[in-house]
Amino acid sequence: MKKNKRDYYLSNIPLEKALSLIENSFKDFFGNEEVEKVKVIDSYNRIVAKSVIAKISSPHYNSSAVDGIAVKSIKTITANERNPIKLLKNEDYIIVDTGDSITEPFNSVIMIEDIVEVDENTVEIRSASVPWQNIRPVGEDIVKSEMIIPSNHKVKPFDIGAMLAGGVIEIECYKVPSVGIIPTGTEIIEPTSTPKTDQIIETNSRMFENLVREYGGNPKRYKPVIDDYELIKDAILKANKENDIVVINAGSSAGTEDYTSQIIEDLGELIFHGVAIKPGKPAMVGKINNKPIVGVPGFPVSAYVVFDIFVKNIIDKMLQNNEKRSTVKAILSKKIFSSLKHDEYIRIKLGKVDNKLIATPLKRGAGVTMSLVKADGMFIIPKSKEVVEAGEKVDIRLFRDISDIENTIVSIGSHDILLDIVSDILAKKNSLVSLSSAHVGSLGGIMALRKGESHIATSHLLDFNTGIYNESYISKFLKNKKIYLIKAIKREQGLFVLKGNKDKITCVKDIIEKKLLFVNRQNGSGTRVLLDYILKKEKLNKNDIIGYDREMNTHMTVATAVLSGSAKVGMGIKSVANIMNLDFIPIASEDYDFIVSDDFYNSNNYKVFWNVISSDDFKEKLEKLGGYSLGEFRVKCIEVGEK
Ligand SMILES: Nc1nc2c(c(=O)[nH]1)N[C@H]1C(S)=C(S)[C@@H](COP(=O)(O)OP(=O)(O)OC[C@H]3O[C@@H](n4cnc5c(N)ncnc54)[C@H](O)[C@@H]3O)O[C@H]1N2
Ligand code: MOO
Repeated sequence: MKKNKRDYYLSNIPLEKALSLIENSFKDFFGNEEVEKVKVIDSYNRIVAKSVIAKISSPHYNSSAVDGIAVKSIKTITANERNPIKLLKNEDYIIVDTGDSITEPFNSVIMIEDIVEVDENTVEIRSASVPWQNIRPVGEDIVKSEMIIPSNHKVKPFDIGAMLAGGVIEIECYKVPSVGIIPTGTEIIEPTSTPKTDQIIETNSRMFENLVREYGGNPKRYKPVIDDYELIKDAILKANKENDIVVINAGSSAGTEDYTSQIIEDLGELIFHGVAIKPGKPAMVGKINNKPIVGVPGFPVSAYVVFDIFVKNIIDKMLQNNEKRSTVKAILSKKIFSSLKHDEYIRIKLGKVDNKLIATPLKRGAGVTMSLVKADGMFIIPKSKEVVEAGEKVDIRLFRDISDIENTIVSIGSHDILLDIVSDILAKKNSLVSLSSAHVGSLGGIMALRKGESHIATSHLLDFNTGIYNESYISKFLKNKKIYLIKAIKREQGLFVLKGNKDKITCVKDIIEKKLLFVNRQNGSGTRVLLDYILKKEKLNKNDIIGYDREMNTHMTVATAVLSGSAKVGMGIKSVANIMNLDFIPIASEDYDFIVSDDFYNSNNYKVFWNVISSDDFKEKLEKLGGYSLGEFRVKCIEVGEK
């Protein structure tokens, strides 16, 4: 077995250079696309290699466009209201239905509604019928020898109808490129609900299969191969023989078991390894038996980015597909730093607030698949830019329809699973309106509302002095704004511990006294404010809590830290403890409020939102979760002047 010499020397070539290397290295390959005959009825989404010419006209005979009578126009010329004309059946007219042929001596058709039946064989008309009235002439739709669709066109459903009407049964299309997909990695297992430590569920190849279909190719997935030089080499050779393109997943970087680049060099030519993009830096492309092989990094987001650039590029070239993806301009909601070393692909959520399209960046990790699931689109910070300022316009490539985005209610603030319930009820009602929620803590939510980036801020910020929730924060941070505060939901806050509460915790003081490892929430979150309030009230010192400085961003991540044993205790809401099967020690009941901008309050989408939160369905679902009490809804208008 061949031992891998570690590949520390990845290049960092610009993306344009990588694409031009592909273009130049595969000149013969791209120049010789195979063409095959395809039945028109099976041609949906295929790319036609040669323009399609009509063999017959449509309609191919002169036909009536209406139900009525075919007449000789000349006989009707003098008819008007004061001078009705009688016509005799079979002599002056015949009865026709829509689509019937019209032949000499008849040359005009009158609609059935416009004639008066005198008797079985006579009708009366009160207006003239001009020649060719209500007749579809031969070729009205398609003229024989006319081009129905041009070369390199992707066949749409109505194209199929037109080609068939034009007498075309078979067309020439580019052969569908077949793409062999090989997942690799000793840690990789087929999907299961119970992976062991050090086992990774194989997900990338399933994403690739469907991306290939989307690009117009034909995927062929191979079983995962463990990290073994000979086994991977054999798998590559087999896939190379059976397909036009091979994609090999993982093993692209500098690990002891990253063999891909070495194998490509040994079997053919490595065109490049290492591109200045993030995520996706260790991307590689090679040539084996004059066919392309693409090495795609293992992390799912890197995998998507690399696949969507290089595999799509190769398939597009093979299919002569020049379709451009639509982009839209949006305003970036927060400053982002990037590096001059690479182009960075930023996943974003979009929302239309005050008639402006606002883009909020999602998590940037190469392993965060959810950043793709949640994304409405993506934009690129070019290599030449180190920072993109808040407020700058960026070009977003859309993942969703813009009309969906325009009907999205943007909620930014404190996290609660009740937001998922609102979202689900909206979706189940088949409403055009949807809810997108970003979890940045209560204060972050108020700040987003202040900057006009959201419609709703969800917040539970306690005022130490008054004991009143949210209002003093609104006065302080939402100056010169008119907002609406919607109060109704009370939540139980408390401590999360493993089932059984082995350490017998009853209050916050116990965390200090029993020296238990704690996990905190981030600054600006309502839960953090509540904890600090309790510490102050009970004259406890935050520095005595081990883990006070370790911060998580949501109740869920706090619960996960306790469940996984990385902390003994954390603070959060009861509903999350219930869902995560943790014990819960109640500490306080708090107000979880919606703060709503004036514009949104007066919109139709607000009415839809209100109908959901005040519905029995919502109430029942909250009761089922536990830890909530829903009182009377109170809406308070607050207008904060300059202080
Ligand atoms: N010393 C260095 N380490 C790393 C570098 C580097 O330049 N020097 N690059 C990092 C970057 S950037 C990336 S991206 C990754 C690329 O990793 P590999 O392509 O070598 O892939 P693995 O290490 O085998 O796996 C990474 C990660 O992805 C998971 N994975 C793999 N296959 C699948 C699959 N089919 N479905 C789902 N998930 C998969 C795998 O289990 C790992 O967690 O390397 C960095 N390291
Ligand atoms: O290139 Mo890696 O994909 O940045 O994480």
